[in-house]
Amino acid sequence: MTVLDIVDVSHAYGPKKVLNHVNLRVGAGQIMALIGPSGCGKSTLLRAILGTHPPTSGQVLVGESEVTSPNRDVGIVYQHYSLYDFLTARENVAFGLKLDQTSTPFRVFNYFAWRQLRKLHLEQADDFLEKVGLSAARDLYPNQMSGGMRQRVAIAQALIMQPKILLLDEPFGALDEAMREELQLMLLHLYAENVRARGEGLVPPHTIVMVTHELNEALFVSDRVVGLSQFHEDGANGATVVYDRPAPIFKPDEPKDISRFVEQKEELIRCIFSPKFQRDHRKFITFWDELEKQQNAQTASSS
Ligand SMILES: Nc1ncnc2c1ncn2[C@@H]1O[C@H](COP(=O)(O)OP(=O)(O)OP(=O)(O)O)[C@@H](O)[C@H]1O
Repeated sequence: MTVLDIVDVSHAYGPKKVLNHVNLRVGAGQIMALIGPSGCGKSTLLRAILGTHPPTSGQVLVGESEVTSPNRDVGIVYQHYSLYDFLTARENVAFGLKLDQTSTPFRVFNYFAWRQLRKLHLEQADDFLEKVGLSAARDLYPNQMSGGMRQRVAIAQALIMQPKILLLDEPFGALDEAMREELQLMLLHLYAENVRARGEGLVPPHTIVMVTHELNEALFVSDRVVGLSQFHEDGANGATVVYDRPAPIFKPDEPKDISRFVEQKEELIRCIFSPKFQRDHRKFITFWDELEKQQNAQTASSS
């Protein structure tokens, strides 16, 4: 099931062309890492998906609808957390539901109904805090939490609104190595939840596109890696997709075995930075073919 369809998207800021005919389809439950040299247009692509900067040409579809402005189908978490300092973790997570489902007059004039709803929102917030491994911190205020914990609350805050797709723009960029690892583990847990849902015949709940500069992180936490680069075969300016392949899948309790992705990391670096490889870039856009092969092999082995 397709959640996001980027169809022939180009974008320019004035005369400066940044994206050049980007095509990308993302399926439900994929955790896709978006990688590319600094300034190549990754954030511009995220903004087009978010709807704050619709593309100059082409279309972005989330579900069946074209994205033309920010809407609740698309959530985003940035590098720097944006929590309310005067609310606890669970109140921060429940805040979006409060704004979405009630108004000030409702809360004043239907006090008892509001209290019931408030209780429900806080219970839902607890469920989402559990998903990001923060049950024990639900009553802490942001200034009582580490940077990694705050970022996990921000992710729970986005997830509770149940967006069709969640964008993470360098979400762990401001964190030290130990905290990054905590958050990487949290993403592996979300992916495991997708796998469980698929196994039960349900639509996997978390579809994520994450921009990161860290190639190890991209390959470790995602199931798909997309590389964007300035590609000039026909003399045009602007970035396009030069790499799109499955990433190795890790389970949360598995050690981070870097040797499993050393080769792929080198391939990715060459594709993104080397014009020689970019000339041949279609060779590395094989995600959907490889996925089909994997699925056929699984079906064959289980029958
Ligand atoms: N609002 C804007 N107006 C004009 N130029 C812009 C604007 N936003 C971005 N740019 C330019 O577009 C290009 C792509 O920027 P973008 O932020 O999308 O790249 P990026 O790949 O996310 O970069 P980084 O990895 O450094 O965050 C850059 O050259 C940038 O200077």
